[in-house]
Amino acid sequence: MDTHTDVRRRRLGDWIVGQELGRGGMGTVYAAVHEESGRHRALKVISCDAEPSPEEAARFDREIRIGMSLRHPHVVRMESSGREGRLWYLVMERCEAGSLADRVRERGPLPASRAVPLFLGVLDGLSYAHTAGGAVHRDIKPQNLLLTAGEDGTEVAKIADFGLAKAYETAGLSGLTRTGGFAGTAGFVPRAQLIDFKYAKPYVDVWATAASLYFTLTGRTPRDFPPGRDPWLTVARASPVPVAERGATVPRALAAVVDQALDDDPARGFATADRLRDALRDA
Ligand SMILES: Nc1ncnc2c1ncn2[C@@H]1O[C@H](COP(=O)(O)OP(=O)(O)OP(=O)(O)O)[C@@H](O)[C@H]1O
Repeated sequence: MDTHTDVRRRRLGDWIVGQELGRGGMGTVYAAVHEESGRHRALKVISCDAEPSPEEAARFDREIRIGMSLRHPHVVRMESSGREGRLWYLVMERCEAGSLADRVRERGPLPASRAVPLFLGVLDGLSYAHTAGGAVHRDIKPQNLLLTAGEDGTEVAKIADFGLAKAYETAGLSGLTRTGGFAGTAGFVPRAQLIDFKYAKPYVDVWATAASLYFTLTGRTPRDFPPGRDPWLTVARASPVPVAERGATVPRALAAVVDQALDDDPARGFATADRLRDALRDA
Protein backbone atom coordinates (compact mmCIF):
# COMPACT_ATOMS: atom_id res chain seq x y z
CA MET A 1 0.00 0.00 0.00
CA ASP A 2 1.30 3.44 -0.86
CA THR A 3 1.29 5.52 2.30
CA HIS A 4 2.04 8.61 0.25
CA THR A 5 -1.19 8.63 -1.76
CA ASP A 6 -3.12 7.49 1.28
CA VAL A 7 -1.95 10.46 3.36
CA ARG A 8 -2.44 13.01 0.60
CA ARG A 9 -6.14 12.21 0.47
CA ARG A 10 -6.79 12.92 4.11
CA ARG A 11 -6.31 15.01 7.15
CA LEU A 12 -4.50 13.58 10.12
CA GLY A 13 -6.09 14.58 13.40
CA ASP A 14 -6.44 18.36 13.36
CA TRP A 15 -3.85 18.72 10.59
CA ILE A 16 -4.34 19.44 6.92
CA VAL A 17 -1.59 17.60 5.09
CA GLY A 18 0.24 19.57 2.39
CA GLN A 19 3.24 19.07 0.16
CA GLU A 20 5.87 16.37 0.72
CA LEU A 21 9.07 17.78 2.22
CA GLY A 22 11.17 14.66 2.04
CA ARG A 23 11.38 10.91 2.54
CA GLY A 24 13.50 8.95 4.94
CA GLY A 25 14.05 5.38 5.97
CA MET A 26 10.94 5.15 8.14
CA GLY A 27 8.41 7.33 6.41
CA THR A 28 7.60 10.59 4.71
CA VAL A 29 7.62 14.17 5.98
CA TYR A 30 4.89 16.60 4.88
CA ALA A 31 4.17 20.27 5.40
CA ALA A 32 1.00 20.64 7.46
CA VAL A 33 -1.29 23.36 8.73
CA HIS A 34 -3.28 23.16 11.93
CA GLU A 35 -6.93 23.46 11.03
CA GLU A 36 -7.97 25.78 13.86
CA SER A 37 -4.91 27.88 14.66
CA GLY A 38 -3.38 27.96 11.16
CA ARG A 39 0.09 27.17 12.54
CA HIS A 40 2.56 25.58 10.14
CA ARG A 41 4.45 22.47 11.13
CA ALA A 42 6.10 19.40 9.59
CA LEU A 43 4.38 16.04 9.96
CA LYS A 44 6.48 12.90 9.91
CA VAL A 45 4.23 10.03 8.89
CA ILE A 46 5.61 6.64 9.77
CA SER A 47 4.79 3.65 7.60
CA CYS A 48 3.38 0.71 9.48
CA ASP A 49 1.75 -2.11 7.57
CA ALA A 50 -0.14 -3.46 10.56
CA GLU A 51 -1.92 -1.68 13.35
CA PRO A 52 0.36 -1.67 16.41
CA SER A 53 -0.71 -3.53 19.53
CA PRO A 54 -1.61 -1.39 22.58
CA GLU A 55 1.70 -2.51 24.21
CA GLU A 56 3.76 -1.50 21.17
CA ALA A 57 1.97 1.83 20.96
CA ALA A 58 2.56 2.50 24.66
CA ARG A 59 6.28 1.67 24.40
CA PHE A 60 6.68 3.92 21.38
CA ASP A 61 4.84 6.81 23.06
CA ARG A 62 6.96 6.45 26.19
CA GLU A 63 10.20 6.76 24.20
CA ILE A 64 9.18 9.70 22.07
CA ARG A 65 8.15 11.60 25.19
CA ILE A 66 11.87 11.97 25.93
CA GLY A 67 12.36 13.70 22.56
CA MET A 68 9.30 15.85 23.18
CA SER A 69 10.64 17.10 26.50
CA LEU A 70 13.71 18.69 24.88
CA ARG A 71 13.68 22.46 24.42
CA HIS A 72 16.72 24.05 22.80
CA PRO A 73 17.34 26.47 19.91
CA HIS A 74 19.40 23.79 18.13
CA VAL A 75 17.03 20.86 18.64
CA VAL A 76 13.99 20.54 16.36
CA ARG A 77 10.99 20.84 18.63
CA MET A 78 8.81 17.74 18.62
CA GLU A 79 5.35 18.87 19.64
CA SER A 80 2.96 15.98 19.68
CA SER A 81 2.17 12.66 18.10
CA GLY A 82 -0.95 10.98 16.86
CA ARG A 83 -2.20 7.82 15.25
CA GLU A 84 -4.99 6.99 12.87
CA GLY A 85 -5.18 3.27 12.39
CA ARG A 86 -1.80 2.21 11.08
CA LEU A 87 -0.69 5.76 10.26
CA TRP A 88 1.48 7.30 12.94
CA TYR A 89 2.50 10.91 12.80
CA LEU A 90 4.83 13.19 14.70
CA VAL A 91 4.23 16.92 14.69
CA MET A 92 7.49 18.88 14.50
CA GLU A 93 8.74 22.39 14.11
CA ARG A 94 9.12 23.03 10.38
CA CYS A 95 12.62 23.91 9.18
CA GLU A 96 12.10 25.90 6.00
CA ALA A 97 15.51 25.35 4.40
CA GLY A 98 15.51 21.53 4.47
CA SER A 99 18.41 19.31 5.49
CA LEU A 100 22.15 19.84 5.42
CA ALA A 101 22.37 16.72 3.23
CA ASP A 102 20.13 18.34 0.60
CA ARG A 103 22.10 21.60 0.82
CA VAL A 104 25.46 19.92 0.17
CA ARG A 105 23.97 17.76 -2.59
CA GLU A 106 22.45 20.78 -4.33
CA ARG A 107 25.14 23.43 -3.83
CA GLY A 108 28.29 21.48 -2.93
CA PRO A 109 30.45 21.53 0.22
CA LEU A 110 30.41 24.54 2.53
CA PRO A 111 33.55 26.53 3.40
CA ALA A 112 34.87 26.14 6.96
CA SER A 113 33.80 29.72 7.77
CA ARG A 114 30.18 28.70 7.16
CA ALA A 115 30.26 25.06 8.36
CA VAL A 116 31.96 25.60 11.73
CA PRO A 117 29.40 28.09 13.14
CA LEU A 118 26.58 25.75 12.11
CA PHE A 119 28.24 22.85 13.94
CA LEU A 120 29.05 24.89 17.06
CA GLY A 121 25.27 25.30 17.35
CA VAL A 122 24.60 21.61 16.70
CA LEU A 123 27.11 20.68 19.42
CA ASP A 124 25.40 23.07 21.84
CA GLY A 125 22.11 21.29 21.16
CA LEU A 126 23.77 17.90 21.51
CA SER A 127 25.42 18.82 24.80
CA TYR A 128 22.08 20.02 26.15
CA ALA A 129 20.29 16.80 25.12
CA HIS A 130 23.03 14.59 26.57
CA THR A 131 23.27 16.39 29.89
CA ALA A 132 19.90 18.02 30.65
CA GLY A 133 17.80 15.55 28.66
CA GLY A 134 19.88 12.40 29.31
CA ALA A 135 19.18 11.32 25.73
CA VAL A 136 21.57 9.87 23.14
CA HIS A 137 20.36 10.30 19.56
CA ARG A 138 22.17 7.37 17.83
CA ASP A 139 21.25 8.49 14.30
CA ILE A 140 22.91 11.86 13.77
CA LYS A 141 23.59 12.41 10.05
CA PRO A 142 23.29 15.32 7.60
CA GLN A 143 19.69 14.24 6.77
CA ASN A 144 18.79 14.83 10.42
CA LEU A 145 20.44 18.27 10.65
CA LEU A 146 17.86 20.75 9.44
CA LEU A 147 18.43 24.34 8.36
CA THR A 148 16.22 27.25 9.29
CA ALA A 149 16.38 30.90 10.32
CA GLY A 150 17.55 31.32 13.91
CA GLU A 151 16.37 33.89 16.44
CA ASP A 152 18.47 36.69 14.89
CA GLY A 153 17.55 35.74 11.31
CA THR A 154 20.86 34.04 10.39
CA GLU A 155 20.64 30.44 9.24
CA VAL A 156 21.20 27.80 11.92
CA ALA A 157 21.22 23.99 12.01
CA LYS A 158 18.95 22.01 14.33
CA ILE A 159 19.01 18.33 15.28
CA ALA A 160 15.86 16.42 14.28
CA ASP A 161 14.46 13.07 15.45
CA PHE A 162 15.83 12.97 19.00
CA GLY A 163 14.58 9.84 20.73
CA LEU A 164 13.24 8.29 17.57
CA ALA A 165 15.96 5.68 16.92
CA LYS A 166 15.42 4.34 20.44
CA ALA A 167 11.62 4.51 20.06
CA TYR A 168 11.70 2.40 16.88
CA GLU A 169 13.90 -0.16 18.56
CA THR A 170 12.20 -0.30 21.96
CA ALA A 171 8.68 -0.44 20.59
CA GLY A 172 9.63 -3.38 18.36
CA LEU A 173 6.74 -2.49 16.08
CA SER A 174 5.96 -5.60 14.11
CA GLY A 175 4.43 -3.76 11.19
CA LEU A 176 7.12 -1.14 10.87
CA THR A 177 8.84 -1.19 7.51
CA ARG A 178 11.93 0.72 6.47
CA THR A 179 10.87 2.32 3.21
CA GLY A 180 14.27 3.60 2.16
CA GLY A 181 16.68 0.99 3.51
CA PHE A 182 19.79 1.97 5.43
CA ALA A 183 21.45 3.74 2.52
CA GLY A 184 23.27 6.84 3.64
CA THR A 185 23.40 5.82 7.27
CA ALA A 186 26.49 3.58 7.42
CA GLY A 187 28.68 6.59 6.61
CA PHE A 188 27.74 8.19 9.91
CA VAL A 189 27.93 5.19 12.24
CA PRO A 190 31.04 4.83 14.42
CA ARG A 191 32.65 1.42 14.65
CA ALA A 192 31.88 1.21 18.39
CA GLN A 193 28.15 1.37 17.61
CA LEU A 194 28.44 -1.31 14.95
CA ILE A 195 30.22 -3.72 17.28
CA ASP A 196 27.59 -3.16 19.99
CA PHE A 197 24.40 -1.57 18.70
CA LYS A 198 23.28 -0.88 22.24
CA TYR A 199 26.46 1.17 22.79
CA ALA A 200 24.81 4.50 23.43
CA LYS A 201 27.44 6.74 24.96
CA PRO A 202 27.52 10.43 23.96
CA TYR A 203 30.71 9.55 21.96
CA VAL A 204 28.47 7.87 19.35
CA ASP A 205 26.66 11.15 18.63
CA VAL A 206 29.88 13.17 18.82
CA TRP A 207 31.50 10.86 16.22
CA ALA A 208 28.43 11.10 13.97
CA THR A 209 28.42 14.90 14.30
CA ALA A 210 32.10 15.02 13.32
CA ALA A 211 31.29 12.75 10.34
CA SER A 212 28.47 15.14 9.36
CA LEU A 213 30.89 18.09 9.57
CA TYR A 214 33.37 16.13 7.41
CA PHE A 215 30.58 15.58 4.86
CA THR A 216 29.62 19.25 4.96
CA LEU A 217 33.23 20.32 4.28
CA THR A 218 34.06 17.72 1.61
CA GLY A 219 30.82 16.26 0.19
CA ARG A 220 32.14 12.80 1.17
CA THR A 221 31.72 10.43 4.09
CA PRO A 222 34.84 9.78 6.22
CA ARG A 223 35.07 6.16 5.03
CA ASP A 224 34.97 5.15 1.37
CA PHE A 225 32.24 2.61 0.60
CA PRO A 226 33.27 0.50 -2.40
CA PRO A 227 30.24 -0.44 -4.53
CA GLY A 228 29.16 -4.04 -4.14
CA ARG A 229 30.74 -4.43 -0.73
CA ASP A 230 28.66 -4.73 2.43
CA PRO A 231 28.80 -1.21 3.93
CA TRP A 232 28.87 -2.61 7.47
CA LEU A 233 31.99 -4.60 6.64
CA THR A 234 33.54 -1.31 5.55
CA VAL A 235 32.63 0.29 8.88
CA ALA A 236 34.23 -2.67 10.66
CA ARG A 237 37.45 -2.74 8.60
CA ALA A 238 38.22 0.58 6.86
CA SER A 239 39.53 3.65 8.67
CA PRO A 240 38.29 7.19 8.01
CA VAL A 241 40.32 9.00 5.31
CA PRO A 242 42.06 12.10 6.80
CA VAL A 243 40.01 15.14 5.81
CA ALA A 244 43.05 16.86 4.22
CA GLU A 245 43.21 14.04 1.65
CA ARG A 246 39.77 14.90 0.23
CA GLY A 247 41.03 17.89 -1.73
CA ALA A 248 38.86 20.50 0.01
CA THR A 249 40.62 23.48 1.56
CA VAL A 250 40.16 22.80 5.24
CA PRO A 251 42.39 24.79 7.64
CA ARG A 252 45.03 22.51 9.15
CA ALA A 253 44.02 23.00 12.82
CA LEU A 254 40.37 22.27 11.96
CA ALA A 255 41.37 19.15 9.98
CA ALA A 256 43.31 17.88 13.02
CA VAL A 257 40.26 18.27 15.27
CA VAL A 258 37.91 16.56 12.79
CA ASP A 259 40.34 13.64 12.31
CA GLN A 260 40.75 13.20 16.07
CA ALA A 261 36.96 13.25 16.56
CA LEU A 262 36.65 10.44 13.99
CA ASP A 263 39.10 8.13 15.73
CA ASP A 264 37.56 4.65 15.91
CA ASP A 265 38.91 4.25 19.43
CA PRO A 266 36.50 6.06 21.80
CA ALA A 267 39.42 6.64 24.20
CA ARG A 268 41.20 8.79 21.60
CA GLY A 269 38.17 10.65 20.21
CA PHE A 270 36.02 13.25 22.00
CA ALA A 271 33.89 11.80 24.78
CA THR A 272 31.51 14.74 25.01
CA ALA A 273 29.92 17.32 22.73
CA ASP A 274 31.35 20.13 24.88
CA ARG A 275 34.90 18.94 24.31
CA LEU A 276 34.50 18.79 20.54
CA ARG A 277 32.77 22.19 20.53
CA ASP A 278 35.62 23.79 22.52
CA ALA A 279 38.25 22.21 20.25
CA LEU A 280 36.44 23.45 17.12
CA ARG A 281 36.16 26.92 18.58
CA ASP A 282 39.90 27.00 19.31
CA ALA A 283 40.95 25.55 15.94
N1 LIG B 1 10.97 19.28 10.52
C1 LIG B 1 11.23 19.33 9.21
N2 LIG B 1 11.11 20.48 8.51
C2 LIG B 1 11.40 20.50 7.20
N3 LIG B 1 11.83 19.45 6.46
C3 LIG B 1 11.96 18.29 7.10
C4 LIG B 1 11.68 18.15 8.49
N4 LIG B 1 11.93 16.87 8.86
C5 LIG B 1 12.35 16.24 7.74
N5 LIG B 1 12.37 17.07 6.68
C6 LIG B 1 12.79 16.72 5.30
O1 LIG B 1 12.39 15.39 5.03
C7 LIG B 1 13.54 14.58 4.74
C8 LIG B 1 13.31 13.19 5.27
O2 LIG B 1 13.23 13.25 6.68
P1 LIG B 1 13.34 11.95 7.55
O3 LIG B 1 13.55 12.36 8.98
O4 LIG B 1 12.19 11.06 7.25
O5 LIG B 1 14.63 11.34 6.91
P2 LIG B 1 15.80 10.51 7.48
O6 LIG B 1 16.33 11.17 8.71
O7 LIG B 1 16.72 10.26 6.35
O8 LIG B 1 15.04 9.18 7.83
P3 LIG B 1 15.24 8.09 8.95
O9 LIG B 1 15.90 8.75 10.13
O10 LIG B 1 13.83 7.68 9.22
O11 LIG B 1 16.05 7.03 8.32
C9 LIG B 1 14.71 15.33 5.38
O12 LIG B 1 15.94 15.00 4.76
C10 LIG B 1 14.31 16.78 5.17
O13 LIG B 1 14.65 17.19 3.84
